[in-house]
Amino acid sequence: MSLFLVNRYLGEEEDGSASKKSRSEALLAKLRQKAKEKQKQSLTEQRQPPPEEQAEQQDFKKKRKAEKESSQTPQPHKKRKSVVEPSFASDSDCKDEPIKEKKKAKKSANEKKKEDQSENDTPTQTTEKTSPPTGFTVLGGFENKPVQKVHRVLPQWLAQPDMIHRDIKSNLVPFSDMPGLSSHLMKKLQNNGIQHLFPVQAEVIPAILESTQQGLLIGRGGYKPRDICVSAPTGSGKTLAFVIPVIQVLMERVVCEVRALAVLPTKELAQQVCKVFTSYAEGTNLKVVMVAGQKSFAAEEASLSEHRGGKRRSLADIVVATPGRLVDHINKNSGFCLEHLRFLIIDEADRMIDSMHQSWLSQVVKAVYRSGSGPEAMSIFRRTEPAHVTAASLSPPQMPLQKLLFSATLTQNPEKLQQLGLHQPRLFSSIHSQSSTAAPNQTQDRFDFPQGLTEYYVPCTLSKKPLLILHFILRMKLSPVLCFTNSRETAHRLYLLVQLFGGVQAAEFSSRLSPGERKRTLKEFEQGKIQLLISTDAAARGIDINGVKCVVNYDAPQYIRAYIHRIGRTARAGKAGLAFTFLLGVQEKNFLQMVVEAGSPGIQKQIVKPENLKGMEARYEQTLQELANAIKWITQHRRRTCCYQTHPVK
Ligand SMILES: Nc1ncnc2c1ncn2[C@@H]1O[C@H](COP(=O)(O)OP(=O)(O)OP(=O)(O)O)[C@@H](O)[C@H]1O
Repeated sequence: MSLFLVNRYLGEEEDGSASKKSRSEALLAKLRQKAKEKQKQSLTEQRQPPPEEQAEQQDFKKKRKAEKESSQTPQPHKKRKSVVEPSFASDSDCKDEPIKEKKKAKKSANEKKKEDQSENDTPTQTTEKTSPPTGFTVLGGFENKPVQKVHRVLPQWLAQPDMIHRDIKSNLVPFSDMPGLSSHLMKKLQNNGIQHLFPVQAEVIPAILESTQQGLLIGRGGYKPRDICVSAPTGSGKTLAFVIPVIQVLMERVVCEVRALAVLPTKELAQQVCKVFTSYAEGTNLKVVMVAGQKSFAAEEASLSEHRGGKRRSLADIVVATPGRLVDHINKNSGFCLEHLRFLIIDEADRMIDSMHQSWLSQVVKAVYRSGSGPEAMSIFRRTEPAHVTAASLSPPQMPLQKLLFSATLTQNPEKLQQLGLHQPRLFSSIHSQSSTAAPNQTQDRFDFPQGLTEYYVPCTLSKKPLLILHFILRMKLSPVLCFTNSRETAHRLYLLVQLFGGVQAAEFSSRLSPGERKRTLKEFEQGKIQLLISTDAAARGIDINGVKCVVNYDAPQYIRAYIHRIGRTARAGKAGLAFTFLLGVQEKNFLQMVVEAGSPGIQKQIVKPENLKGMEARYEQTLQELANAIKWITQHRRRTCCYQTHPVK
């Protein structure tokens, strides 16, 4: 047993003679005593908080007491504060901070609060404004900071365009300053009455020619040429800015293939641009074809290509098209090939972006790169859609597709422009106020107005509008007038009224007319046979009619782009022109604000006195009566023909 005896230190023995048993008993008693003492101590600790907490509790009691006293006078926010503070005082975030300092901060904050309250009459405001510096992080408390406006930041190419002079007359450029133009083209220009180039032409033509200096296959330095966007006022000569360089580049071609495609929103515009291309291509081998639905599909098919000896042969170098008809040819005409396309011209580009839902552009791009997806993919003539530039992608070089965009109201919205898939675009613009950050109060795009244009608005009532237009032509001798209405019904009614009134050669222009009738009407208007052409927005864009002295907005346009294009039918090619807008009282404020924000140099008020209209009023009243009878007769007549058609006599 002694082997297993463990000797322990048992403390100092009081009695060395005490037996083993009594020793162990004494030890046990001692231990019990110690345990009791510890128990007691822990109990007292539980009941009594440590000195720091005691102090804090005292402070809290004092505060409650003070609150009770002050609760006799109502202080709404104080109660909220007192609830919030203790609950965050236990926040673990603030454990590191010495408690004494915290107390000091609390104390000084309370003192400050009291001072503030005594200074301010409105306690609610004071408690909200001066949040006491407690050092605690108050979760969920948001300061009332002023909201900062988000400024539109434009990409650099849009913010810093190549500038085009606004004033046409004082910035004419002689042909001799334009290297790279063939003698054929110069002669053609002179024959067409063009002695100098307009500023937009002087800037854009060299840029397009430069991109083809190394040939059609590669751009400057061997890279794909940059796409070009042009934003210049109405009537500034944008059409020749793309027609001349395209003819110049393609005139030396050997094989006939479609190398340039111009897309325009309407038949009339396609016709107009086709006419210019045809005029300048005359005397070269180049063939210009229009596909805008003026002819039957089969006739257009025959003009685009032919099959000889089992082989397809293109009959067009330059195609001018409207998007709908273009897509039809891409999908249904096997002889229509765009695999050699070098230039894609998008005129009235902002309008064409709006019609992008027709997916005409993606169909064109697919047709251009068709050869890269078929069995010819390995051929050196393959064309694959450009991706990243690598050494492999540059060899062998393949024909790039360069996009050329033109508009008087080109959008600056990068999101919209992105839909066009532009490659390193370069912008030519005449708008001086562009900056990388638009003005903070700028809510809409700003545009350039033609230099020779004078804008007026005429306050009027609805019933006086027809009299005013008659006054403009018969008394003020302002013909030829191009007058715009917001609907084809208004255009038709006004046309009937003017016809019945008499003394004015009038015509209407809207979708009520067939394409043939529209073409004839425009021709007669240009020839001066029509004094007043009443039109919907069908003639608002791009139409170039020589000698329009005056544009009248019979109905105020709803959108600024419509206004700019309408008034742009006058004051073209640096000439002078007048634009009048009839405004009802309710329209005045919003319309004038829209025009000023768009960058108009100034729109003046033109009042037509009622006594000036007096002389025409009796005849006008009579005409209104006649018009009512005429409309009644037309409706009855239509109903009768309708009955006859639906119930034919047996
Ligand atoms: N260098 C020039 N010298 C004289 N006349 C010119 C010159 N360039 C163009 N013109 C004439 O100016 C008129 C307007 O040109 P164009 O139709 O190209 O304008 P635009 O900028 O396309 O206008 P819009 O934006 O309204 O379509 C046309 O009649 C055209 O013949």
